[in-house]
Amino acid sequence: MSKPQPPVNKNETIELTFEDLTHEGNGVGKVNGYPLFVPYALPGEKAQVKVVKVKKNFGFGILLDVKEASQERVDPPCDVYEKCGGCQLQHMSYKMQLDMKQKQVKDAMHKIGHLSHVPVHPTIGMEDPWRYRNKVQIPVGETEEGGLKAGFYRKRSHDIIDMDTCVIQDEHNDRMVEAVRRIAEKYSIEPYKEENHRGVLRHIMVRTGQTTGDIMVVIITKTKKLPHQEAIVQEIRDTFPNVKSIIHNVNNKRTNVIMGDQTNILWGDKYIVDTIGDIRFNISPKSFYQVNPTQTKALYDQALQYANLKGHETVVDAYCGIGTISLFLAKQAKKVLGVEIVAPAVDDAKKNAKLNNIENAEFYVGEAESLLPWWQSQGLRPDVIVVDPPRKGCDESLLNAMIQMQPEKIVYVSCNPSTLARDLRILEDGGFETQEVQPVDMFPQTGHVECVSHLRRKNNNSDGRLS
Ligand SMILES: C[S@@+](CC[C@H](N)C(=O)[O-])C[C@H]1O[C@@H](n2cnc3c(N)ncnc32)[C@H](O)[C@@H]1O
Repeated sequence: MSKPQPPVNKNETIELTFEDLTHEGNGVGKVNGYPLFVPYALPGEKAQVKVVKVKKNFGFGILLDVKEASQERVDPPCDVYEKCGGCQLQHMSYKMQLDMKQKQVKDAMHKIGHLSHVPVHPTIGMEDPWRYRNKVQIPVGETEEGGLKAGFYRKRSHDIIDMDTCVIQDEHNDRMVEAVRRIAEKYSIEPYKEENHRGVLRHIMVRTGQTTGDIMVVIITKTKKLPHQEAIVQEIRDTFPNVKSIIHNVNNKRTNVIMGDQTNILWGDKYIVDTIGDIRFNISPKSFYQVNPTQTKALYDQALQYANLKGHETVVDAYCGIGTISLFLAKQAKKVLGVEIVAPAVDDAKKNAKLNNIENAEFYVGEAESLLPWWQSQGLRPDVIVVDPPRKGCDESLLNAMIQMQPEKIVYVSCNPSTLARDLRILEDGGFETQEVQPVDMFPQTGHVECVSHLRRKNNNSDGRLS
């Protein structure tokens, strides 16, 4: 029997009514049951669509003209929204973004974790979901007139879009990038060219301490020397009297990794300071630090509430970075053991503990999936385990060690609902019960969502102790 042909052809223009959204925020419309995914279309809308890709079971289209708009459609404030790959949801009301993220988490719990009974709360959003990012890394290229341009890459390419502002960035970052671009142009600093690995200036990175106003700028070049270094530093200082740290980083490799191994402090401190709640953090150029500190506070408050510490507990914080969650936990626990794979981040975590006079937090360099099984074999039985892994989730050996350690509670922080649901299923099968999941909007205007979940060991008495 011959296979049924898709009911649309490539390059055909059709009228489509949209019923749903994908997790990335693309509209979904169906032609005789055949789904077409169309960026920037919203459920309830009717629109003219050009079919651009036809696969066996689904296709893709581009939105040509919205005939009947959804009430949730809003004008994106960014001039380059549809060219740049950074944001996906600026055309959607913020309320709809938050609902979409909650649904994304519920769907993952249901379809991947088979945990339909677990309450997934409404997403915690921001009062003002713009200009929240404290860090920007912008590539530099050449304009047609031979000047310098600085902007994000066009979607699915390495073409740089010349842009004046990014509406999700802290304004200081925007202004600093523009100032460094202008100063570098004045001193005829050549932009780096990926095609032939020639030139000088590759990226400009800016980080701002949102609560302190500290600014760090990192100028990343292919060359060992930054030409006109002294004059450039002086001009940056004159333009931004509150700059705290001016850094030069050398990256002479053919790579997509932004920073290289050699970092020179040109002027000022080697780190900036920011605070989350009442904890201060020293942040050096390469440290991982959450990009949305306002929502990080909301996320950590929720994690702390789920941990419900009384002061006698031993807590393990796996994937601890520079100790951000660990130091929050340490204030309310007997002892916290942090594990992190990146050695400089562990150095920062130790320094951050000292900076905050916290003496009951210890930090270890290593793979969480190796160190926790080792601790388990040595008899460590923490009361609470917190995990905050990268997108791929936890390794199975780590999950097994957690199950065998039998903590009363597990607090699982995740930036990927699919791997979260997969891992919760394994922990449920190992004797834990997921109590609730709280999505937090760390990245407004984008399709990403962060979650914090609360698990308890199943065979607890009402006082929380093992029977
Ligand atoms: C999502 S971040 C969380 C960091 C920290 N909890 C925070 O909130 O700032 C994940 C961290 O896991 C670290 N990491 C990645 N793989 C790891 C592994 N196998 N073992 C331990 N840490 C790892 C990364 O370097 C990164 O710092």
